[in-house]
Amino acid sequence: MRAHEAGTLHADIGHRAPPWLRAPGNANDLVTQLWSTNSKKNAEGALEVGGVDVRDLLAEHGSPAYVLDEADFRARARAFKEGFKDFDVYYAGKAFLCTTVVRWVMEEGLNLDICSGGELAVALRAGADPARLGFHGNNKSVSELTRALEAGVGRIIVDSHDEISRLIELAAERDLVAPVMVRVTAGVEAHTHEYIATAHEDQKFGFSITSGAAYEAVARVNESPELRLLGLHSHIGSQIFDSSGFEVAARRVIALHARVSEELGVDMPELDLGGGFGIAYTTQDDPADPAQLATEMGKIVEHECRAFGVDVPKVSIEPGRAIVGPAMCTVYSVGTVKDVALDAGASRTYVSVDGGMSDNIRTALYDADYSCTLANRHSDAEPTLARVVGKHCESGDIVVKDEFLPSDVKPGDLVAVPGTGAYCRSMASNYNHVPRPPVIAVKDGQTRVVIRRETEDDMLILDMGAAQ
Ligand SMILES: Cc1ncc(COP(=O)(O)O)c(C=O)c1O
Ligand SMILES: N[C@@H](CCCC[NH3+])C(=O)O
Repeated sequence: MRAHEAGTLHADIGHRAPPWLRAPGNANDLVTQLWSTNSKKNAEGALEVGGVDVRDLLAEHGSPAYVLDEADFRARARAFKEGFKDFDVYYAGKAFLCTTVVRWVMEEGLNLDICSGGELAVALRAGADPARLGFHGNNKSVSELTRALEAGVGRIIVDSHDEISRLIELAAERDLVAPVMVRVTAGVEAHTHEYIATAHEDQKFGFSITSGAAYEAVARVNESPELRLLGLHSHIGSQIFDSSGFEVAARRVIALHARVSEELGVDMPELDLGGGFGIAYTTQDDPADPAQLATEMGKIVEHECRAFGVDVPKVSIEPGRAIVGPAMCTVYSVGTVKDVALDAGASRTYVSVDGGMSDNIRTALYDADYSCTLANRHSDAEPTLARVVGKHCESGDIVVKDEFLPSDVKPGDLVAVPGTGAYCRSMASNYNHVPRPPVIAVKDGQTRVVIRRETEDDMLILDMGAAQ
């Protein structure tokens, strides 16, 4: 039974929805701030991205698919580059990386943050200038560090004494000097999910400023002739809106920068304040404009440097999500629709799509909120509170926890989820041997496959018993 008749919607299920979720006046409309700039509903009510009707896109490339709005990606990259004009901007490749994106990033004048040998391989294959790469990670292997050194990576951000020892040895063997930044922990409780906050003390990244470990690590790097000390690096976490976390971290990091100048007599030329700028997944999220962020962060750095009487270093930042997150959406096909009875006579409509936690783990992992829209047609049906779920063998396999969809949503319909550019394809898995969807770039009415769909053969090729 479809429970939600016109007029009874709120009485029946309003209490089931999160308090911020409102039944839309028209469930067909896009909530534009959640979608890439070149997304709209066309006259038939179908979603168009970059001038491409997603019905045509799926007919050609199959379902589900990630749809990447190239012009939107480039515009966001450019907004950071132009907003932070006195800074260096490193796009954080962990959010989403492929050779095409590396080329866009380089063409737009950004640098690239990588954090594994695999990401290094993608960057080099795309022809990135190694000097424009920053290499992160709390457990870089000997082979990863060797490749980075030999390729001439511009900065290696060290995260432990073991890594410093490893790097000294590798650089000495090759008669090279490794360019190093020291990852420090500013002791800030960033207002975000615990698993994506990185500046509190009790977590794996960085050397603590408070305990003195950061100063000791900097001193060690400074006195090692095999290493060239570039500066300090602080990253407080991800999906952060409250700029006070950045402010407090910047103050603490600059205080350490000044102490190093005073006590060790070294003016470190660089300072990296990391990424973490939040995006809108729902109407509750209110992201700041890059230019405004740049002004605020620039002021803090200048003010603190002046207060300590040190020269302002070259500052860099590392946005990932804020560039690629809104530029992509995922389009799924609906397979089944089921009303599940809840207590007090309410019910919830479960809409199962042909993907799920294998292409977007964020809802299961961080309890993340997403939104969605019916993407293939206009509907005059009353909106109903729906939960969009995947096809995996987990009850936690939820893509969108709560959203109003037209109550006539049915098998064969398309549902599109905005804001899936960051940490969705890059964290995708083959759980249940479900092949990962392709990434299709769209621009000016044209599609271009930037990552093709995975096939069953791709998965079976790793299975050494499969060929028998
Ligand atoms: C060191 C570092 N830099 C940059 C980023 C990018 O963060 P975001 O995608 O939130 O901008 C991360 C991820 O949190 C990170 O760990
Ligand atoms: N993967 C996280 C962000 C952390 C990224 C890197 N330190 C997310 O999806 O929100």
